[in-house]
Amino acid sequence: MMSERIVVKIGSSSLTSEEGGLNRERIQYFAEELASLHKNGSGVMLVTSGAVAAGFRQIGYASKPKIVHEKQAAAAVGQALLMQAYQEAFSRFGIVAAQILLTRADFSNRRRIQNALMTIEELLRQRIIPIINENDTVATDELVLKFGDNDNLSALVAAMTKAAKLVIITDMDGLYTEDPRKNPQAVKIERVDQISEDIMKLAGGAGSSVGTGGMRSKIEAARIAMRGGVHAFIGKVQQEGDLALAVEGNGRGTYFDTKLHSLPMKKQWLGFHSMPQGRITVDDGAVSALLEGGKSLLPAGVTDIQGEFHPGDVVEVANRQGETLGRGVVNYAAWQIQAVAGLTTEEVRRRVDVARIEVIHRDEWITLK
Ligand SMILES: Nc1ncnc2c1ncn2[C@@H]1O[C@H](COP(=O)(O)OP(=O)(O)O)[C@@H](O)[C@H]1O
Ligand SMILES: N[C@@H](CCC(=O)OP(=O)(O)O)C(=O)O
Repeated sequence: MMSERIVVKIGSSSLTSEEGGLNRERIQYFAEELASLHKNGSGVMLVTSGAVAAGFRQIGYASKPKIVHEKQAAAAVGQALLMQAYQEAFSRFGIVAAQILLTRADFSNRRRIQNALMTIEELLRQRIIPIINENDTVATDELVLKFGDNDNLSALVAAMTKAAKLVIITDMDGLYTEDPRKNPQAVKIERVDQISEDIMKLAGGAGSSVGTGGMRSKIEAARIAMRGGVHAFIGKVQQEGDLALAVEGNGRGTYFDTKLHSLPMKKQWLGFHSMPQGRITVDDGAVSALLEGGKSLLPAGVTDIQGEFHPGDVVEVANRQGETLGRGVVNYAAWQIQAVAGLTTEEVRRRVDVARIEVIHRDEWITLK
């Protein structure tokens, strides 16, 4: 009997000290917390950081390295130590754990990610806990290709596996109005049901020298999770029973609730993994057609375009204020839209020869706002 799926992400700050090296007591504690979720029937997946932090001291670096190949060397040493520690800890509860290393590039390749998903599905069927981290040794440090932090990775795993919940464990008991390390007067936010730009602005970078993403990447992760129909929690899990409390809704942290349902893989690819080749700005009528009416985007609603794109490419769509509304597969080349923007459908037909009259068909669209 398997009930809901839960993805738990543990940050470096919860597993290691500032001086580096793994905190085995913490790993034993987390394994125990995860084991009890697992015993209660949940399909548990763990996304864990800590490879770099675990490995740098073994190599002899004085502090967490900043140079790419040093970080990668530390991760190569640390990942093995991390897995060894988890496997040992889980074996005390009779649980088998598996290692899965992923990169952003894997997510943008449909076959590779489908394979990863099928592997995870089989592991869950066998009641094995998949332990997932970024494959740091091969991930390039270019912004678009590397996750860098594991927050986004954990949200993508949760959306992909259609998990019910994503629990992001960190050293802070939730999202505050400011980084509490910088302003002790900051106030905790208990619940968020929409991630507005104002919420994004609250979040700062990493607080400790071992952490990477800080609160910002955690909120981005919560946003992806929510869009994928996954409820998210960001907070502290420290004492016996805390993880169960976090999952039940009584944890020490901030809850991000969603009304949305899980997304089919095709829409996830469009929304989370595709590389937009351009940007289309639309008028208010088109905004409500796309966001409220569930309609396609017609040339009449287009006011501006940016980028060189071709039919079949993915583009972002924005309102006049510059806010991104979503993404879609475009049926026109950039120059064709340029020629017909703002025109009625009849006029468009007279001027250009396109396979479909919609700039973006509603089946090829995902709202990201
Ligand atoms: N608005 C905020 N609310 C809470 N924490 C914040 C905020 N802005 C920045 N932070 C910082 O984010 C840190 C957690 O991120 P990070 O160090 O990357 O941890 P992890 O290793 O767990 O991913 C906290 O220690 C805190 O200092
Ligand atoms: N993949 C890297 C994760 C880097 C990192 O520090 O992430 P996080 O602690 O989640 O902000 C590692 O295992 O060291």
